Amino acid sequence: KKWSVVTTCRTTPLLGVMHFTTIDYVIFALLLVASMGIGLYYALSGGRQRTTQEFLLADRSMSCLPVSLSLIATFQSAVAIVGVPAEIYTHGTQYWFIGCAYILGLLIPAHVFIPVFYRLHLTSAYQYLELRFSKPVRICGTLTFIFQTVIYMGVCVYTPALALNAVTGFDLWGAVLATGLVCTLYTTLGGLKAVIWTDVFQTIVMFAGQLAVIVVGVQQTGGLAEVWRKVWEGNRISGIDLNPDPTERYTFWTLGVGGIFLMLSLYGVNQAQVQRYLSSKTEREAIMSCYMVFPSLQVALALSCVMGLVMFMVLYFVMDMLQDLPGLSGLFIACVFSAALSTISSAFNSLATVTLEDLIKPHCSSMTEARATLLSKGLACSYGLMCLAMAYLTHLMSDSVLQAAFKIFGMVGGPLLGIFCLGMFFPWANSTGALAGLGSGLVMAFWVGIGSIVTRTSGGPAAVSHFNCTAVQLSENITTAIGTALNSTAVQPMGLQRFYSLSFMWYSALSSFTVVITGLIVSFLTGRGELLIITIEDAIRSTWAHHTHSSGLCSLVETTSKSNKTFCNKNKY
Ligand SMILES: O=C(O)CCCC[C@@H]1SC[C@@H]2NC(=O)N[C@@H]21
Ligand code: NA
Repeated sequence: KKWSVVTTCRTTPLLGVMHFTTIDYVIFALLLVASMGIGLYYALSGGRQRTTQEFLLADRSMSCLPVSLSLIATFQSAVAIVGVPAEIYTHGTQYWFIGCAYILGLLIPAHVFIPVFYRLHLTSAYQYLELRFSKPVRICGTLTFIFQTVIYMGVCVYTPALALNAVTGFDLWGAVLATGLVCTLYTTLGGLKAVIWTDVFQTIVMFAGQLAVIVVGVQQTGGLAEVWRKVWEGNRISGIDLNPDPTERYTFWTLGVGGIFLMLSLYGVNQAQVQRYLSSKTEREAIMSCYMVFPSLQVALALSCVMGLVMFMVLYFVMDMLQDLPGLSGLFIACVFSAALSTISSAFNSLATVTLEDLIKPHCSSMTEARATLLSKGLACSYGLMCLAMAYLTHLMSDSVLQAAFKIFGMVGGPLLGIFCLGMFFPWANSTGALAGLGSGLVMAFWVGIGSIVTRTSGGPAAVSHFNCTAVQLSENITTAIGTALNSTAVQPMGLQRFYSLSFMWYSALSSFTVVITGLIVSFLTGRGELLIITIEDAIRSTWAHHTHSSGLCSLVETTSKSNKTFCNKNKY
């Protein structure tokens, strides 16, 4: 049976177009209507989104279950739903080892990052950078985050539309508009409460859709034993790969260790996740929500990987197999769009929060609560429209969507992780060092990232990703033929070429280390006089009245930083 591999197909679907039956459209429409309904409910209930505390932080009243599902939904977009099975198909099950990174990738956020952010009672994560370093560091951090998220949300709104278009012929830009507008509406109307509760609903749809496709897929392939035999014969199960070569795309090291830095940049310091921790009613609830992410994230990973095994190429197989089961393809597409909506809505809301909190409020502190809330709604709406423009940009530069998402996180999220670590773990780092560190981290990340795009290598020749973004119909033998050709021509790159072929899974680690090392060196060179000395107590007393006892925070920061000599005994930080 011919397998067709979709990397990025632009316009015409390749296989016979499987038309959506009406029930499929109904299910897809129900998803959008339900999401809108939740948005309207939170626009008209509670405080009716009249304060920024409610619109941006859900009144800091959330419990750990909805927060944990929302934490997962925020970074489980259509990219993972469609992209991970494609990676499993093209590179085997090595990717599954990223699950090992979830252990430290969630424990460190729970016990290091959450307490610091929560006890400082922040709204934006970047306020921490001003408290620890200076306002310029905060502004640079905010702008870096905005840059990362705007690009990422473009990928997230484009991917599901591309998938739908490739498989059902559904109009690409119609799907982009439908997703973008519905998402902008319910995020602008219902604020963080709506975003979190739609995330909960969409996560359930996401899991249901993946499970349904897998169950039917296994059934149609003749049962689990048959699937296992086919998968084993196709030697799709790759054992643990301990190859230390950093240019190897997926190994236990790039996934299990490099993946930790990726997780820390997302679940530790990314504004979208920090906002969810801050919306929790107590610090303990926030920590619990982080713990509850672990099992669900492992299930999500398992579902994506199993789908990659059972379906090979998810989309075609899905439509091929499900077309005689009306409603299931609609459920699967609803699953893909649930993944997209729950990620994009988090992006809009977190962008509005940091823009208001970090870029606007410091310059007009006299702004009334009503105006601030109205402004944050306007910001959420304008970021929504900007997302449509970014979808078009993604259309122009797409190759493997999962790789694109990981590169964005590595190139931009990595340096952000670096300055937060510089601030929290190195008390002698100063703001000059932080700025120099952030700059060098971004330069390093973009050097390797752009270099890999230009020379088309990052993590070894991808089996089937075609840069000229056409969808290629490959039969099994052609795939292996291309595979061997690539391997034979792929001479071991040397020097700079080898640097460009660094696996994108190492980008987060490389860029965050660059920030810390440069930040420390520049801090030492620029002396310590310039250290912006504020005590945590001052920061909290002057900015926020009610608060847990700062000595508690102080002792925490002491343990975090290990070197307590410059810490609390001088009561300086
Ligand atoms: O799905 C996306 O939009 C981005 C790809 C996944 C991001 C990372 S990978 C490790 C962690 N597990 C997830 O499900 N998401 C994050
Ligand atoms: Na999502």
